[in-house]
Amino acid sequence: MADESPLALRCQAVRKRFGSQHALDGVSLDVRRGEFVALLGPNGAGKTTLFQILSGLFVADAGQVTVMGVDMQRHPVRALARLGIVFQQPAIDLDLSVLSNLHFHAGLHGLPRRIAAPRIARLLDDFGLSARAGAPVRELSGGNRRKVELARALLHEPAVLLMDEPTVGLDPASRAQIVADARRLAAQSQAGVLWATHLVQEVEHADRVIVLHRGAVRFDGTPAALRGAAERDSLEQAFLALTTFTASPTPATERVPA
Ligand SMILES: Nc1ncnc2c1ncn2[C@@H]1O[C@H](COP(=O)(O)OP(=O)(O)OP(=O)(O)O)[C@@H](O)[C@H]1O
Repeated sequence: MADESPLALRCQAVRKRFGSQHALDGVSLDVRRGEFVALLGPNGAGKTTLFQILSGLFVADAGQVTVMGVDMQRHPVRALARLGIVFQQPAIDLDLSVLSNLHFHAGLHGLPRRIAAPRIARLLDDFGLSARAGAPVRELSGGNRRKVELARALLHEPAVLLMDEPTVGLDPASRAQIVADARRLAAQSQAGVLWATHLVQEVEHADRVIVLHRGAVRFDGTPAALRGAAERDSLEQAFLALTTFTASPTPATERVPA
């Protein structure tokens, strides 16, 4: 991944607390266009809170989020227009057909039908779902439902794709398929992807891994650099080494160039 690709998403010194609990304690990260970045953190690390701030659902107590240089807090409509989001909880109408769900979403983004229809046809083809276009989403497998959500998130050709643990509840083969599809389609459209997960096997082929633990970035670099930094042979061991200690509440972030 070229370091010169335009910056798609920038998150600087973002803080968020719930009462006395620091959910995010000064998180900074960048995602470039065409880059597939895994945000890896154990339960409670702050991934969902960060995604809620990145997608404009929560306002941070401090810090700044920009999408293609547009400030999320000052210009939310413009910033959100460049974002595609797949939430952790499925958010799709089960009784509508695949096609109707996608056309409904295109309408929300103000896409005229003459532009939306060929894009939808192409995305359904890309995901191998053309034959199911008329089927109610309820009849689809969990993996295919997630593909519809991913297609929906890509419809308005976002610069950034946020995916919050999108493989929760899927079997290993469907999980691997969704990771591969998201990677391929994001590369095709040059969207920067931020993929939150707590599953180490999903980050193996990421361009970069950001390890979040207790609301702070503990590591930002390639999967190989993560193994090296933690002096462990496997990513799983490296992740555990970075996230199971209980020392200082704000250890220094390890930044390793890609
Ligand atoms: N609305 C809330 N009120 C109070 N505390 C919250 C709230 N949302 C999150 N937290 C706390 O903030 C911390 C970060 O939670 P968050 O859900 O962002 O983590 P996560 O990495 O997404 O975890 P998981 O993988 O379990 O979804 C946790 O300690 C959580 O209990």
